[in-house]
Amino acid sequence: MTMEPPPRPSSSLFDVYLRLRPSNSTNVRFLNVEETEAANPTHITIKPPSNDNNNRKRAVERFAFTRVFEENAQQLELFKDTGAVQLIEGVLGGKGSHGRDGLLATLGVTGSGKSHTILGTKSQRGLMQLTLDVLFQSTGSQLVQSFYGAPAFSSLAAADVSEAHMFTATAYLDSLYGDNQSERFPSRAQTPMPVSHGSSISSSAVSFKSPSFPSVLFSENLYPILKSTFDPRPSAGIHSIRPVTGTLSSISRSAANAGSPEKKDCSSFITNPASRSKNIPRPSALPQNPSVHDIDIAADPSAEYAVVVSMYEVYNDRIFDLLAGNATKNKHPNLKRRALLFKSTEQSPDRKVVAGLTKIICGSLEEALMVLETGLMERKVAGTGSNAVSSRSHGFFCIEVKKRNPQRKGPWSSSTLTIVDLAGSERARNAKTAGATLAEAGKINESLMYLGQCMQMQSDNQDGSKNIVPFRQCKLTELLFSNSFPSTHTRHTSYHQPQKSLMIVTADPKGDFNATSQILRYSALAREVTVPRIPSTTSTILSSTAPTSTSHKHSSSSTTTSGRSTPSHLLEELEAAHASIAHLTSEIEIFALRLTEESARRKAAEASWRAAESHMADIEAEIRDECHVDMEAAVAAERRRWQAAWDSEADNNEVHMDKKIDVVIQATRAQMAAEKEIQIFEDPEPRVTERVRELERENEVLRARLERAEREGVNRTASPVKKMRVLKAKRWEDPDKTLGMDSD
Ligand SMILES: Nc1ncnc2c1ncn2[C@@H]1O[C@H](COP(=O)(O)OP(=O)(O)OP(=O)(O)O)[C@@H](O)[C@H]1O
Repeated sequence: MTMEPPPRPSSSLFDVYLRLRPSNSTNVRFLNVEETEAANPTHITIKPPSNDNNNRKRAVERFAFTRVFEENAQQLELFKDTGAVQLIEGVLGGKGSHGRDGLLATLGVTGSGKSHTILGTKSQRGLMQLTLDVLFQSTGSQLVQSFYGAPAFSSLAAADVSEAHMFTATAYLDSLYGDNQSERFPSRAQTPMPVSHGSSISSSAVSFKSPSFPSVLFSENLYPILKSTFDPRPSAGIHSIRPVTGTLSSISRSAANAGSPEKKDCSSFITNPASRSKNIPRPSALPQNPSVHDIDIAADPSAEYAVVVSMYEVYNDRIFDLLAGNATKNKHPNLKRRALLFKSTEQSPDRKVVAGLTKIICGSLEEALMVLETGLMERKVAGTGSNAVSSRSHGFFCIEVKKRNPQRKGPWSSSTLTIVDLAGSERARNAKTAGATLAEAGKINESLMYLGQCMQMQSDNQDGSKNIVPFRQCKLTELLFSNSFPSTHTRHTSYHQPQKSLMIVTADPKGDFNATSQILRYSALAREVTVPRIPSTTSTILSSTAPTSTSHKHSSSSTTTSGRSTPSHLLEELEAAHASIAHLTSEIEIFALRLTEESARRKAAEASWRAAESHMADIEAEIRDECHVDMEAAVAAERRRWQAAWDSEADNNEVHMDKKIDVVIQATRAQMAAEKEIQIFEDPEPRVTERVRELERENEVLRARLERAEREGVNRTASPVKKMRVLKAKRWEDPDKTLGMDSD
């Protein structure tokens, strides 16, 4: 054999394994494992199916992997022989040394067995469960406790640099399932926690205290569930937390799966859809095989460990927490999932972290498995035409191993084992996708294409090239590669280079040739191409048009399948042309998907525009009606006001008029009275007349007297004429006086 699996340079980020699945398909097998004298196969060849006209002229391709696992390979074999055990060992860290981050990922076409490998089946555990088992088995008695208010809780929460919402598994599981599953776990002393830990936690955490419910920090999302599940009866205690069965169970994928006849069991254990409407399965109901009792990893005997589990998914290029308790969706249908950021935080300026995740401190394998099941139920899965039980998101399962000296109780060091179940790539024309699912497929294929580019570039760099790996193109590659290429200003004291990652590529030897060959091309450690004889005109065209800049990892060969010798430069150009065509085809597919997606979006936008317009018209009519009603009310009110003013004016006028009339009456009366008085004053006229008569009579008397006196005077010699003049003068000078005198 001319091509050997390359030695593993320390700069390479991945060991790449290929796992073949037993195929159900009736298609012709296009992938064959090369026989080898070595213990394990490392090479495969793929040959385009002869019935595929498009591939009639395609070369036979040969790929090298770290190791190829054939169809009969069992989960445990994979676990032991892929280096997963060494990866766990590295995460735990040796005596007195820090652990180092590790990554284990599965990559493959949809339906090729990625989830099967990571999560297992009803009867066989997957790499995830085996990893957890080994981890808990190895740390055993050195693990911190995880009951309500465990003593290490506050220091662990304080040591977290990712603004996480941290819970102990007992508090978390009881709050979600409320069926006292915590009773199943060692009921260690139920010491209530001191309440002072709040300061060290994210400000969005809420401290929930009750005499019967030990103080625990709850995230904003979980708080409502916890609150609703907590029975406030004084005697209730933690065992009276009401069951919220079905809340979590209905999380789920049900919405995303609508319309799909058969849904994916993203959890290997939840195979009966009906069981999803109940609580997650008890750990005892989960598969126990294969056993890992013979795997012995030496943990640091001088350390105390804590295992913290978190889970998230990358869906449509956004990160969503899988443990945030969105199970409450049914109760709160408007509760939208909030995307999280992958960023550097205040406490973690050197490296990026997914900020704001829910993290669960697990004290036992059972707890960890239940937490895992909870997250898996949340994972968004939708059926597609290609695989009715397909993962439509990239699932990230993170196991943080915290370590510290138990005597000194110093700071916790942390290393994370991340297990990634990547969503399956698929050919757009194969996937009978539509609408949102089509958009998902576009995003998945796009992110996988970027992943392929990054892997290829990284692999090329091992040959001495200095390509910059373009990992910032999408969230998936950012998450996978950011911390593998620490920035130059990273402080070495706080940064530990991650371990070499494990990539398990899964493939169906009778599956989709094009999709599989594309994945193999960018994931294999080495590749070579042998081309069939092609007509000279075509070769001329190809040699004149093939780009020469495309870089590929392969060793050159001048052997064709027909056995003829072909000039090696032509072979290289042909190979470059093939690679370029494959690359362009995948890009065209992505663009076609994007176009369809954009067209669907445009249609949706137009529909929503029309809906908005008609809604606006409705609103306008409503507003008009309201305005009309308001206006009428205002006019009526104004009319009433005006009428009231008018009435009051009229009243005032009346009053005024009455007053005037009164005045007139009074004046008239007064006048009349005055006139009366004048009359009274004039009344005496008869009396005056009478008086005058009296006076005349008196006058007559007096005159008579006078005459008498005169007569008497004459008799006594006095002039009578003179006396008459004196009397007359008196009478006309002062008649009143005269009268008064007289009246007196
Ligand atoms: N090695 C295997 N042995 C037996 N059955 C397998 C194997 N690999 C996969 N299968 C079966 O094939 C089906 C599809 O596998 P799986 O769901 O793991 O695919 P996948 O790659 O995760 O797909 P997707 O990306 O769409 O989620 C499942 O029923 C699974 O049990």
